[in-house]
Amino acid sequence: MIQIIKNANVLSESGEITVKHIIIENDKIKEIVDGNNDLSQWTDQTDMVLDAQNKLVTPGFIDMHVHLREPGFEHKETIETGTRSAVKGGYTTIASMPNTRPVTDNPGTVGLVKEKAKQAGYAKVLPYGAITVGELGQQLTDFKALKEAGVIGFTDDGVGVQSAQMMKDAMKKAALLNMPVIAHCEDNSLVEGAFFTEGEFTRKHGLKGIPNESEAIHVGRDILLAEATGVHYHVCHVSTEQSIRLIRQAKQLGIHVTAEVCPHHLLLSDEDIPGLDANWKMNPPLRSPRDVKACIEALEDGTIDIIVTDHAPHSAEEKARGIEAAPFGIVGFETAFPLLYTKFVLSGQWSLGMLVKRMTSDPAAVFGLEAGRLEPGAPADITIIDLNQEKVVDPEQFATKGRNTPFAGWKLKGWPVMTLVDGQVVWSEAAAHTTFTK
Ligand SMILES: NC(=O)N[C@@H](CC(=O)O)C(=O)O
Ligand SMILES: [Zn+2]
Ligand SMILES: [Zn+2]
Repeated sequence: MIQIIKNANVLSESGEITVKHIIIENDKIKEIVDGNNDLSQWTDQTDMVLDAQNKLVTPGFIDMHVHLREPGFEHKETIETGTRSAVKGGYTTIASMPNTRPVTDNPGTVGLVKEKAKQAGYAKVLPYGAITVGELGQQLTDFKALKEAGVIGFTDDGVGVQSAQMMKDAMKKAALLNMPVIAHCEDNSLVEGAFFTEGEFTRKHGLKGIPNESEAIHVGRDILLAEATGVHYHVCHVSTEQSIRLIRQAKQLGIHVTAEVCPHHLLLSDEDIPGLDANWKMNPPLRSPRDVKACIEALEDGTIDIIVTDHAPHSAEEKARGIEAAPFGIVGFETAFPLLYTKFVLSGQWSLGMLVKRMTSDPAAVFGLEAGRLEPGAPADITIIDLNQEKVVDPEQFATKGRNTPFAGWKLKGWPVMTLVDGQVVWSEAAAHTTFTK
């Protein structure tokens, strides 16, 4: 089956926009030809021609840090609703965290996640396996069995591995299997009883604060352990200037460390928190404007490699339990690109090319994935974006079950309008914006 996306605005390697026709055969990109080329050689064998005139066409976005909640927390999200939310946000490959119930610490649960994702038929799901059984920090999981079941790395996301010895053993084992260790960096002894960053906001409300060192201490410890073991060490949701300083130095020393940052840590600080509203409660917390600046600079200079959402849906009822009892986390798929495009690209601070790279080819390179590029032979995982479309963030319109976002009411440009996975249209906005012709 041949499909064509014609008149696509495609970013070149150097970040310029050029007009191309993308020829898709079955699930792969067959050819990308210049926009002034005649398509008649293709049109008689074509099943679908999609006119993407004036739309940006990118490789499908890749999100290496997401929570799909199934099995165990289906009231927050299911694999079906989570992956549908992902493709609506332009994501075609997502890596799911193991803090499900049961925890994804065994081959059976890995198999279930993969099977459900396949049945849903939206985004491709790459599961992570837990480092410790039940994410309890007591006993390592069977890394070899988890690898054979299809996990792409090991992490106890949701909680930091408190014991340095446990982390070192995990890294040794992962290195032998040539697998990465992905770390939620948090020293519990520095955090207990706090849920916002230590600073103006916590002082004003008379609350205990989460200090920056609670994150950076783990980053520093783990960099030393990564150096000692030779493992690929990836730092989750970096949020502090101290962590960034350590990562920058480690990279200069040639230690195999990579890092990710979330849109909210690039766009919001503790000064923006309107009050004791649980839609502003996430882990790591929103930090100071100084930390936000450090995160932005680190993403720009490559100290932080990639953008992830840490999509963390919770039910409205859970988030309404009061600031102390409400769980940490906010949803992310459906707002990530428009937020970053509007705030960083339209403002002139970033090139469009850099933003797209940090959401596509860079995550693919960090994790060695066959994805993230528009080129012949690549899977036809494609996102079509209307950069001019302007909409207000309305959580009631989300495909995710989660409504927990601090970005409700933000007016943004740059909304994905169609997403293809393996050559199939898995999500499309109202036909008004895109035309199918035969
Ligand atoms: N980020 C969050 O605030 N919450 C995540 C856990 C995590 O990513 O550490 C969750 O699972 O809800
Ligand atoms: Zn985490
Ligand atoms: Zn997470």
